[in-house]
Formats: sequence, structure tokens, C-alpha cells
Amino acid sequence: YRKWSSGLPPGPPGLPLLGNLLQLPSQFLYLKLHAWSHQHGPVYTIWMGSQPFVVLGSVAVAGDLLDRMSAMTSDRPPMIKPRVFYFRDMVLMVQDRTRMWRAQRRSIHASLNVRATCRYNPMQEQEAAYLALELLQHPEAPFRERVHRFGSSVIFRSVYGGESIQLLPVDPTKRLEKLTIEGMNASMPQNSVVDLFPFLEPVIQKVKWLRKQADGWHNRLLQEAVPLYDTAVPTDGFEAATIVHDVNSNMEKYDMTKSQAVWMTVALFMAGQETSVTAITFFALALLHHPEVAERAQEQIDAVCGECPPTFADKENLPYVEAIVKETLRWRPGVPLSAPHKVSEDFEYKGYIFPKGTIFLDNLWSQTRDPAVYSNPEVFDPTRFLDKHGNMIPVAPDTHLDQLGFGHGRRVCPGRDFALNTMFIACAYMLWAFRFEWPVDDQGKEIVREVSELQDASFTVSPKMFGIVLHPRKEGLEERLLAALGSSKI
Ligand code: HEM
Repeated sequence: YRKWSSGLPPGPPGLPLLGNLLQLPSQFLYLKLHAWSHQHGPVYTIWMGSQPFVVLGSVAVAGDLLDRMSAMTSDRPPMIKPRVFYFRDMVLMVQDRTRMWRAQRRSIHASLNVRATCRYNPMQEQEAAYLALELLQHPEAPFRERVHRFGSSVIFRSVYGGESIQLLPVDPTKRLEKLTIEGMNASMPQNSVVDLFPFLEPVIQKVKWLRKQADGWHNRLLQEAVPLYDTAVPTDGFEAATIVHDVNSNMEKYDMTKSQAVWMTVALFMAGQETSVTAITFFALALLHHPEVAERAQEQIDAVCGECPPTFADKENLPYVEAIVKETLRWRPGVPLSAPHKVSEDFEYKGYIFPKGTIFLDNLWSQTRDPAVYSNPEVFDPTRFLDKHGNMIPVAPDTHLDQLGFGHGRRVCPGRDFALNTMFIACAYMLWAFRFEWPVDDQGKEIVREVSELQDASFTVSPKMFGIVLHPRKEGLEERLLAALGSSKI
């Protein structure tokens, strides 16, 4: 304890032995940490038992510690239950910066870097057209469900290929999704006895019965992931190879076994599905609250695209739509507490000493409302990313102020360019096709979902279910969408 406490930044007082454990809520932890940032400053320490967690609550501090010093701050906490028992050290999100982790990051980068990810644009356009068509044809179905199908299909097809899941009789992502949720729940510290009492690890290793649930999960995941990996096929005419195909043809280069490749690809699905869906749901909530933003975007889209649905070729002429996407991710980051980073060697910063093993909590919620960077941070204002001519303002080198929602340093989300494209095309399509309105009750009163009404699903935080009425903006919208699908290049 003395080793830890000597040079760490101070924070809220806690109890002997337990530290701040009893003060931490089981949900919306980032809000509590944000409130403490107002009292204790942009970098402070909380204790869970004998483990210190340093909370990073400003853009400057997180940039210094996680970006510029990322060589020392990019490991992950032990997370014994998920890492050892559920994932058996195969899932890159919870691995330290091992040789295997590096190989996987290189491989993902090759498939999803800003240029390579454009291979998926035709598929993403096609999926956006299916989304708009479904929203038009089935106005009674919950909006989130449709967006969910879209988000699942886009990520699933980039990894494993095949037809749009909109066209399949059985949704192949459902079982994977269920397993992802189970795996995420197991990763929560409050659900893990062995992470509180690490000395139990060897006991659990020896007693099969104690590992029953974790072993079951591991085996069921492999039963899903291996056949998907083995049967991955590029969609007919879909020029982009699947990520499975990329990895398969480069296994030697990355010195990867098949088992590692199977886990890496399924991990991309697990990390990319709910995050993208959440972001698009926040987009719709934001525009319901800000019809003036939707109108301005629609003016731009109409001027650029006219009666044809938007495509990626229009993107550079639609800066306002791009700014809406960035503002959505800033205003309501879907992963508000990012993923924790662990310090891999002792170092000093601004007079504080951070010993090896310190864990950083990257509070993206605080950072995306850092008044030093974003004026009126609670206001949804896409123009903060635009100059006075309406063009995107280039982001200062060495910062990523327009993409903070994707985390930091060497652990920064490797799917971010893919995710931004998915969001762009879904948002552009919906804005082009529909006028958004709240549903009304029997008395004609709007049924509004407040922007503060959120649900915490452990890693992601999304709006509570809300109703939305979509009015077609184009004559013959259905025919136009069908025509776009008919001429789709895939
Ligand atoms: C809007 C959508 C998304 C958001 C907001 C998001 C956000 C994040 C965040 C905050 C992290 C943690 C970064 C850190 O530790 O500093 C992360 C990690 C990760 N994301 Fe994303 N993500 C999104 C979409 C995606 C997609 C589409 C993919 C895959 C194609 C993906 C794959 C991953 C992976 C594999 C990691 C773990 C990286 C590592 O531990 O080295 N994400 N993401």
C-alpha cells in the first residue's frame, strides 16, 4: 500500500482496506467519476481494495499519459475471470501488449486502415439502403431493432462475408451476440470473485466444477466461431475480401495459428457490433431533439445528391453530415469509460509517480465535455467541427479531438475508420430518406425520450428505447431504394 500511495495523485478519501469500493455505483460509474473530477481535478486516484485506479478526466492529461506515453501505459489489467477462464488469453481486447497482441493489431490494421476499409463501402451502401427500406416498409418495428440488424450485418459481412442478414431466414449473428453479452458480463469486476481474491485462481484451475460456466462459454463460442471462420466467403461480386480471407492469406506473415485467427476475427465482431449500433441510436436521438440540425443536413444532402440516395462518393461534399457523426460520438460517447489501461513500468509525470501495475480509467465522458477544448459541451452542435465556410476543420496533429470516443494510444480502437464509414452512410441515408418526428400519444402530445435517459450495458451506454416516426421525404421512396439496391455493385 505504501509503495502505491506515496506518489500517486490524491483523490476522494475512502475506508481502510476497502478504499473507495463502497462509494462506487454498479452502473454509470463514469458519471460518478466525472463528478469527482470537479472536486479532485483532471487526474486523481481512487482505490478498490489495495489496487489504485487513476482517473483521467481531461483531454490534456489523457493525451499526455495515454497517447504520448503509450509505450508505458498500454497494457490491460489482470481481469482474471474473463482473461484466464473465459477467453483463455485468446482475446486481444484483454491481452497485454504481447507479441501475439502486436501481430493481431498489425493484421487488423492491414484490413481496416483508413484506405483498406474503403473496400467495404459498396457493402455499407447496400446495407444502408436495406436499412432505409426496412424502416419504410415496417414502421411498426422498433427503430433500435432495425438499426441493430443493420449494424450486425455490416460488421458480420466484413468479417465473414455472405449475404445481408436482412435477406437470410435465420440471423447468424444472434447466437454470437448472446455469447458476447455473456462474455462482457463475466468481464465486469463486480461479477468476479477471483478478481477480488486472486489467490483463488490456482484453486479454480484445479477444480473443473468451478470452471464449468467459463468452460461452457468458451466451447460454445468456438462451436460458433470455427464454422463461421471455415465457411467465410466474399459475397458474390463483392470485391472486398473478408477479414477472415485477409488473415488466412497472411498467417505466416503474422506468425498466427488458426486458433488465434479464429479468436481475432470473432473478437472484431464482438467489439464492433453493439458499439456501432449504439452510436447510430444516439444520432437519431440527437436529431429528434434538434430538428434544425436535421434540416440543415437535409438541405446539404438534397443539394449534393438530389433524388438519388447518398454514396461514399458524396462524402467530401457532405461535411455537415460528417460533423454530425463526429458530434454524436463526442456528445454521447457510446463507451464512456473506454477500456482500462495498465502501466507496464514505473514512471513520473508532473511530480507524480505511477508505479508499474497502476490502472488508468480513461473517462471519455469527462474528456468529451472538457471545457478547455469544447465550448458549451452539453450542447449538440456539429458546427464545432466546421469552419465558417462549413468545411471540416483539420484536427491539430498529435491530437484526435474529433475521435476521442475511440480511446487512446496503442490501444485506440482499430475499427474506428470502418465504424465512422458505417455511421456516415447510415446517417446520410436516413437523413436523405426521412423526416424524423417523435410519436404522439392519444392527446396528440409528443412522447419524448430525454437525452439523459440512458441504459448501462457494462461496456456500452445507450439511450433507453424511444419511439420515432419517420416520414418519407422523397416521392416514390420505395422505388428509389429498390433501384439503388438493384444497381448495387455487390
Ligand atoms: C462507433 C463505434 C465504436 C466505438 C465508439 C468504439 C470504441 C472503442 C473504444 C473506446 C475502445 C477502447 C480503446 C482503448 O483501450 O483505449 C475500443 C477498442 C476496440 N475496438 Fe472499437 N469502437 C467502435 C467500433 C469498432 C469496430 C467497428 C470494430 C471492429 C471492426 C472495433 C474493434 C475494436 C477492438 C478489436 C478493440 C480492442 C483494441 C485493443 O485492445 O487493442 N471497434 N473501441
